[in-house]
Amino acid sequence: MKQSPIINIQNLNYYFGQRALRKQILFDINLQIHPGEIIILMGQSGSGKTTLLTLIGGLRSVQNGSLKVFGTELYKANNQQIIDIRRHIGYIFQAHNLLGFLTVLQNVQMSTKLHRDFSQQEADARSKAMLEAVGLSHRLNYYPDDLSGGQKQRVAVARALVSYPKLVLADEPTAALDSKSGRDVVELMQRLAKEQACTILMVTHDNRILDIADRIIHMEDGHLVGTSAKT
Ligand SMILES: Nc1ncnc2c1ncn2[C@@H]1O[C@H](COP(=O)(O)OP(=O)(O)OP(=O)(O)O)[C@@H](O)[C@H]1O
Repeated sequence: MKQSPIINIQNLNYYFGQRALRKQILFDINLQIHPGEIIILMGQSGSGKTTLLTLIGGLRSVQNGSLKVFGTELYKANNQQIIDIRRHIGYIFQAHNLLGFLTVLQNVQMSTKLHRDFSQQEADARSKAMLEAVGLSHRLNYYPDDLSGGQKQRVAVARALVSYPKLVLADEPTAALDSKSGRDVVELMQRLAKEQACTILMVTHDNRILDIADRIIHMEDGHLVGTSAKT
C-alpha cells in the first residue's frame, strides 16, 4: 500500500503585491510527494519555484488552496503549528547561510538546538558524526571564511540533516559550485537522505545532477506543466 503523501498540495494559488500591483505567481498547483522521494523542481527563472519551496517550508503564508505538510494544513495554520513543521525540515540554500562568527561545529550544533529531543551530549555527538559523514571532521573548529565553496555547502548539508528531518528543501544547492563539488554535494545529500529515509525537494538549473532524482517536476509561468519519472 502506498504511504500517505508527506506533501499534499491542492489548488494552490499565490499572489505577490497589493491592489493594483497584485500579481498572481502560482496557478492552481496540485502535487503530492511521498516519503523518501527525491524530487527535482525545474523551470525558467521567475517561474515560481522558490515561491513554491518557501510556501512548503512554512516560510510564507498560504493565501488560497490547500497545502498539507506532514498531514498538517498550512492554510490558516497558527504559529505553533508552523514552528512544529519547520522543526522537521532541513533547509539548504544557494548561499550556504552559515554564520561567520561560529565555527563549523557550532553552526551544525545550532540547528540541533531547535530540536527539543536532543540532550546537549547527543547534540554534540550527532553534530560531529554528521560532519564526519560529510568529510569535514578535520575542520570542526574552522570558521566558514576559511573553507572552500564546496566545503561550506557540505557544512550546510550536515546542518540541514543533523536533526533527522523528514524533509529537506534545497534551493539551487550547487549553483555556486564547480561541477565536481556540485556533484559531490548532491550525492552526499542523496546518500544521507536515503540512510535517514528523508524526502528531498530540490530546485536546480543544474543538468548534471538530474539523474539523482526519482521524479523531475517542471514549472512554467507559475504552472506545473509536467512530471518525468526516473526510467
Ligand atoms: N517578494 C516579492 N515581491 C514581489 N514579487 C516577487 C517577490 N519574490 C518573487 N517575486 C516574483 O515572483 C515570480 C516568481 O519568483 P520565484 O523567485 O519564485 O521564481 P524562481 O522560479 O524561483 O526563479 P529563479 O530561478 O530566478 O530563482 C517572479 O516574477 C518574481 O519576480
